[in-house]
Amino acid sequence: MKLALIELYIIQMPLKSPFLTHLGAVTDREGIIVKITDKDGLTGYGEGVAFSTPWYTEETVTTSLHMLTDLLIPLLKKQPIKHPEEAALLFKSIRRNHMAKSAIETALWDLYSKQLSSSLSAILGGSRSEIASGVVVATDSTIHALKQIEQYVEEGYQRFKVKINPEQDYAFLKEIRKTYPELPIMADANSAYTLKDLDRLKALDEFNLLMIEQPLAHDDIIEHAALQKEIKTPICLDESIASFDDARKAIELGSCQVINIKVGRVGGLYEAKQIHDYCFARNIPVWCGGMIEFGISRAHNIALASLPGFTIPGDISASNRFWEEDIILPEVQVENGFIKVPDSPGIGVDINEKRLKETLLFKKSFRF
Ligand SMILES: O=C(O)CCC(=O)C1=CC=C[C@@H](O)[C@@H]1C(=O)O
Ligand SMILES: [Mg+2]
Repeated sequence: MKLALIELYIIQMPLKSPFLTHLGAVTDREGIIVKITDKDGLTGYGEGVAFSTPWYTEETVTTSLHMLTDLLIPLLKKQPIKHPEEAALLFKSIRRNHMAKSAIETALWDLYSKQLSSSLSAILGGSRSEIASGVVVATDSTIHALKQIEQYVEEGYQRFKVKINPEQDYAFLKEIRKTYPELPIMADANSAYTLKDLDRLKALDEFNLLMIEQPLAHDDIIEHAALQKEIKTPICLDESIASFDDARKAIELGSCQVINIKVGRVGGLYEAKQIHDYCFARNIPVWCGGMIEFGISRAHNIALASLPGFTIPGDISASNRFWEEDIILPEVQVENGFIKVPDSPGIGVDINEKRLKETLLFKKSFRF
């Protein structure tokens, strides 16, 4: 792919309002933007979606920076590649660190698509010109949740995900269902329960949820399979699926009926597409998860979600769900509940240089 330069930018931006789960609050988002320039001056962008601390998965911004600087970029320098898939396979010689790998692998996909003057969606095999948009409500009170849902319904979102935990589940969902008996709602527990909570979880069946996401431990597929036999609500796995093999095993075991594919969590677009293809062949619905991310990652998610197996609206919301001003131009917009899939080369958005500068904490460059 004739790489000439890789630049890493660490940026930080406040959220418009805190994102609250039982695991803590996110008020500011740090992230890594990867820019790769080839010998002809074409550029590709990727985003590292690890958080500042390891509350969601084990990676952080600091561990990602270390992996990129000391291992992944040196590996790419040593081994020239012709296709982003080669980078994904090359990176398998390093264990896990999926978000760091994805940051650079996604930038290569953007660059590769631009080298071919094709949209990333088309390169991946996307078949949609627009994707249905869903949104996450992450707050600690029923009143705030109802207010947010009201606003998001007005804005046209098509699927609503609420965060639950043993302190905020049955009564919380009952109130929401009282106001919105038919709304497409799902619940995400981020591992707040154990099998001891079986009765609590069974009770949630009455709310006709689209699914319950990651009720049990972040690294479990065995107990989720046991739970799925006991509850009617389909289980969707998020944290437990870190690779194609994890997805395959979870499906074989009956641990879930739906998979949330997050590009960063599984190590990049190559692995994400493998999971999609496997599920699509078996009629298992997938949707694209979010990571409270900036526009670069959102744009990659939009391209991925244009694949035919993404039949459920994911956590791809508008830039203004979280940000006063995003780092891309044009920003991601939701119109009548849909987001347009760009047909211009690569991810189809430009970097907002002014915003990148305003939010920049640190920059590092690597010449090839
Ligand atoms: O990006 C979004 O729109 C929200 C994403 C979201 O819900 C999550 C992001 C990161 C960690 C989690 O709490 C949560 C999830 O588990 O899916
Ligand atoms: Mg989740």
